[in-house]
Order: sequence, then C-alpha cells, then structure tokens
Amino acid sequence: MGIKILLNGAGRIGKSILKQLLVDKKFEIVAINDINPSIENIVYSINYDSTYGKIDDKFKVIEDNFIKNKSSKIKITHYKDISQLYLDGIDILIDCSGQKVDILKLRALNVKKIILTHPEKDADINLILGANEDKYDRKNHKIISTSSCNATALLPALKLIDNKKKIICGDIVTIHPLLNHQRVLDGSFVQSATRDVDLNFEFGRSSTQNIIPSHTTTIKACSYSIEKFNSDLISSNSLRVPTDTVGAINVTLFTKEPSIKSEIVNIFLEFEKNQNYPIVLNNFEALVSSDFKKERYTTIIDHRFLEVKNSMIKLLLWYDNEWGYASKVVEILKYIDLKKVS
Ligand SMILES: NC(=O)c1ccc[n+]([C@@H]2O[C@H](COP(=O)([O-])OP(=O)(O)OC[C@H]3O[C@@H](n4cnc5c(N)ncnc54)[C@H](O)[C@@H]3O)[C@@H](O)[C@H]2O)c1
Repeated sequence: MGIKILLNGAGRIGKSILKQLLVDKKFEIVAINDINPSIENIVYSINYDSTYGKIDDKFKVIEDNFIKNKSSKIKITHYKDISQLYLDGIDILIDCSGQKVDILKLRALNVKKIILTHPEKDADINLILGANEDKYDRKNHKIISTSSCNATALLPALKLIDNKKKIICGDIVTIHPLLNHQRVLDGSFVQSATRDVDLNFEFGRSSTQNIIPSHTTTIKACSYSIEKFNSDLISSNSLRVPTDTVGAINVTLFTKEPSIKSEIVNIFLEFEKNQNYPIVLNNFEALVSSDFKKERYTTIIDHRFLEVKNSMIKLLLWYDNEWGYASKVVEILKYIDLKKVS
C-alpha cells in the first residue's frame, strides 16, 4: 500500500503532481479537494490538457463522489476551508490551491506532513533540492514548503557559484509564462495571496497580447531557504510572456573572486555528473523554450549564453515551471521518507 495523499487544489500544479504520482507505486492519491463544484469538469480537466496532452488511462465519475480509472480510485470533495477536510487515513496533505494558509490551522491538522507548493516564511522549512535539503529535520518538520518554481531553478545555481567564488551582488530577470490568475483579455486588476500580488494593474491586462513587467518574489523565496540570498544581495524583476509553460532566468552575478569561463562551465558539468536528483542539466544545443517542456531537470544551464568577464558571471537558466516544478515536489515527497517518520 502506498503513502496516502490528499491533494488540495487540482489546477496547473495539482494536476501535474497527480499525473506524476499516478505512475509511482510508492504513493496513492486517495482524495482531491477543489472548490470547482463540478466533479465532471474536474475529471475532464485531468483527462484532457492543452499543455501536456490527454492521458491514456482516463478517469470516469462513479458513485458517491468518486472518480476512477484502471489504477486509481479517488474521492472528490469541494471544501473551501482546509480545516474542514476529511483526513482520516491520510498521511500527507499537498496544498496546491494557491490560497493563503493559516499556519496554526495547518499545524492542528491530523496528518504526518503538509506540503505547500508556494514559498511560506512560517513553514517549518522551505525545501529546495540542491540547496538546503540537509536542513530537513525528519522528526520536527511537519509543514514543508516546496518554494516556488523560480527559486527551485535559481537557488542551486547561486549556491554552486557562491561556494566557489562568493557572490557579492547580482541581478535576475525571470521570463515567466502566463498563469491562471492573469486575464485573457484586458480586465480588472489581479490579486494573489500566495504570490504577494496586491492590486496588480498590469496583470489585469491581456496576458496573450503583452509582455508584462512585474516584481517577482523569487529572491524573497530564495531567502526563506538560504537566508544570505536575499534582496540586499540580489535585485530582481520579471517579464510575463504569452507562452503556456517553461520559464527562463537571466542571471548576472558579481563575485569576490574573478573567474574564467571554463571554471564556471566545470562547476555545472561536475554537479550534473554527481547529483542525486534531476537538478542541473547542461545544454549546448540550439534549443527554444518548448524543447524544455516536460523536462524534470529544473536548473538547465544554457551554455550558449554563459559569459564571464573578470568578476561578472552571466547565466541563462531554463525550467518547466509546471511539470518540472511538480517533479521536484514528487522528489521531495520521496526525500522526506515518511517510513522513517513514525
Ligand atoms: N503554475 C506555476 O507555474 C506554479 C509553479 C510553482 C508553484 N505554483 C504555486 O502552486 C499554487 C497553485 O498554482 P496553479 O498555477 O496550479 O493555480 P491554478 O489556479 O491553476 O489552480 C488552483 C486550483 O485550486 C483550486 N482552489 C482555489 N481555492 C481553493 C480552496 N480554497 N480550496 C481548494 N481548492 C481551491 C482552484 O479551483 C484551482 O483548481 C500557487 O500557490 C502557486 O504559487 C505555481
């Protein structure tokens, strides 16, 4: 029997996690909670997806709020308040609802672990593989944030360079696909509690017709995992672009030690050879964003654009912000190794 999981929120990230866990026998998604009141629509949106295609083993609605395919049977509920969820027999609750959570309410829930798919400074740990997994305390950490897609991509690269060359300052620009909280055509402003987006006028503009500049919480999210990588050290902003998935980050770093290009190239080549999880991938080919769709590696260094000038290092990173990030959530589920908890 697999580790039993309840997924709260079956949107872009929830469904990517679901599809990756469906083929992993260690885990069993036994319940999905989503405020979408239509169980038929939930099934439809799992079976068919414009970004990643349709699934072979399709789900059907069966009696009593259950959905089923050849391998799984999942209970569907529609509670808005996370503390109303029926958690009997659930080992892990994964929250992908995009709603701000009350940490005290979460701590009271009767499950072994709670995974939050957004950065959360009050979580027990904001865990990024390749950055701070050694700080995970199996016994005492119950609420685990898996940070953001951008921080998951960026922090392993920052840490690798800092270890060898000591970063003294830098700047990043995230080039990010559109997200469900934006508007298709021009509309009213947008707010998003978990993304620290408050009254954002630009996100109320058409996501398909514009490159939209905005602030990004990437560096703040990095600082929740490793404190020194904060906005005093690194400035940031973001450009939202009209593509469905796969983001890029343009990174400029100034280091205490000057470098030559081959040293920086070698840092990433070495890490790729010795890593325990799919984190760093080195790309030398003439690829574009859609070539990285469904890629599980989340710090993809594009060596065509790696530049070194004395103490300045310039990098271009790629990552699939949905599938790649979800695959890290799945790796983290394995890393926290529930069998050793009880
Ligand atoms: N999309 C990305 O690229 C990405 C990457 C990393 C992390 N995240 C984070 O993952 C979370 C979800 O993002 P998303 O892009 O999947 O959003 P989404 O809007 O596609 O999905 C959110 C889902 O949660 C449901 N929901 C809303 N309120 C709920 C509630 N109170 N209880 C239960 N379900 C509720 C919605 O009906 C929807 O199905 C956010 O916190 C986001 O910051 C997103």
